[in-house]
Amino acid sequence: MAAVGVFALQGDVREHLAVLTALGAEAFPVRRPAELARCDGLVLPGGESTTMAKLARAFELLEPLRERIKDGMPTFGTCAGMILLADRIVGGTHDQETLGGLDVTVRRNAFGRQVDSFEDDLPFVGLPDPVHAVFIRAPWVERTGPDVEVLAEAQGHPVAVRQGHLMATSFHPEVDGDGRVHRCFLDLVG
Ligand SMILES: NC(=O)CC[C@H](N)C(=O)O
Repeated sequence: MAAVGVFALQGDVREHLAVLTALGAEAFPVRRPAELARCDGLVLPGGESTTMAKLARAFELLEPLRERIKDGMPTFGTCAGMILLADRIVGGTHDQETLGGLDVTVRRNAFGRQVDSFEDDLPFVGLPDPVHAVFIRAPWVERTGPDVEVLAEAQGHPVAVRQGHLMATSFHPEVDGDGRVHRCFLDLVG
């Protein structure tokens, strides 16, 4: 059984734990380096990305997370988690720290105020039927490096991507009860 941690210093941790557990993973919250060390894979949930980065630093998780991601630990970032995985951020504060690893530029709060939150059914590479995607003050991917595969788009912008062992979505696949996107991630964990 794959041991899959959910970064749990901030964000919608419980929803991810529930989906992962329903899919048969051993899912647990990660707040300390010892818990991170047990992970075969990790989910970075939605929340507030600047707060998450600051807490990760305060709890001495920032460098260990960077190391594990660089060493190839399968990692799935949703919404704020996508921002944390991005190598470059626009639309944030200029000194915002990320974990990095994913060769993309991500724009924070990209869909603008009027449509801070919306839902859409999106075709998703590798899945036969569209995914119901819930966007909450969501980022989009503005630029992708050569090794990044776009898995889904909304309003003409990439909102789900994969690069080797890393996967990220702008939307929240943990809130609509459909486990297929998490299943794609668990396939990366193996
Ligand atoms: N639902 C979310 O995770 C929102 C992300 C948030 N807007 C940020 O920039 O961190």
